[in-house]
Amino acid sequence: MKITDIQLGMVRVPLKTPFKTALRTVESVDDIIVSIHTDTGHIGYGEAAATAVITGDTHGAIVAAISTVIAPRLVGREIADFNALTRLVQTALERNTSAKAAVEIALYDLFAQLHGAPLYRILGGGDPVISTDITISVDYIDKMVADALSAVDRGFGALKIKVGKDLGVDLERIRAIHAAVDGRALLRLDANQGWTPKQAVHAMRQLEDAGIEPELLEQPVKAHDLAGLKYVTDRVHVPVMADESVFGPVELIELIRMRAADIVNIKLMKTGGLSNAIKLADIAGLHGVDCMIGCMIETSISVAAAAHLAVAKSDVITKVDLDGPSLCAWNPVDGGVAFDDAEISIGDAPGLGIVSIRDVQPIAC
Ligand SMILES: C[C@H](N)C(=O)N[C@@H](CCC(=O)O)C(=O)O
Ligand SMILES: [Mg+2]
Repeated sequence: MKITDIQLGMVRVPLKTPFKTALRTVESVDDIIVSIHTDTGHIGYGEAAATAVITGDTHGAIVAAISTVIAPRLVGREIADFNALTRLVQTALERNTSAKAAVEIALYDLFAQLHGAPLYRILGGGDPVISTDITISVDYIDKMVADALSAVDRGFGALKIKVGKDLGVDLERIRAIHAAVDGRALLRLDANQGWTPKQAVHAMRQLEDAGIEPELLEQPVKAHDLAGLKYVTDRVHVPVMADESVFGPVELIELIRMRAADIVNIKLMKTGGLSNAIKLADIAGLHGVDCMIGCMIETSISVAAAAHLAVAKSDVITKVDLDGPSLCAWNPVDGGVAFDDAEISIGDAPGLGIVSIRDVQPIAC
């Protein structure tokens, strides 16, 4: 199975409701789709999200990185020579993690197709059904409470509540949702870097005093402030999770050395794809650090790859935040992983199981 061509396109899917965090508001998924074509007729699919405020990646940069730097290294090569291919992707250029992720996802799709098995089995196997949380965007309190109640009614057992704006209002948001769901869901808090270390400690103590025990607090402080993250971790009972602070193995090793957080959020758009994500899970597992698998605003193409990884690494990846497809108004994929609200289930089709993707606008390279 030899790579003959790499094509790019753009998929646009509106979200059911605007996605709002301390960093940004977004109303649709606008992602770059990669399709890798082979001489056997097999096609591997990948997706890159341009989350400039987190990864620094833009649509233009993703297209340029893939078409001018990564693709020329891959065309003509054998999928069977897999480790060499992922090395070529990772060493092609610095950073550009979303572009690397999209290409690696498509390569893993093809490698699993070559072996006639779903990707999670190639990665080691596992129980192909997992549960995800869902994001409650930061908004007016009444809207957040209504969104939280609707999510619980749809069967979500964990809510990822976005905060990180005005601290006083954030506390009111959490108290109101806690009271409304009345123990029917775990509460995960994600401040997306919006608080100072002292504000984060103050907030968690206020919640403790009110008898509210969130399952975790994600990225309370600035991405590069590992000392600040450690300050919070050392002072609160709630487990602290690093998200924007950890992209790849180098940051994770430093985080573990400093004991700056209790949990780490692995996302393919930060790691540059599956090969580094596997390394992160293995390093974390070795040190007894649990992981969440997360996503950006992505459809069921790249989130499918994350789900396959979560299944294969379920000993270390104990928390799942793969709600991207549930946030979308419709699913552009035929075949693939089934995202049914909280339940994610993977079938027996080889690779990612994607048959086709609808409404992809070709990008001329
Ligand atoms: C979508 C997912 N639940 C999530 O919250 N992901 C990110 C933010 C992604 C984005 O801004 O596109 C996170 O901070 O965990
Ligand atoms: Mg986060």
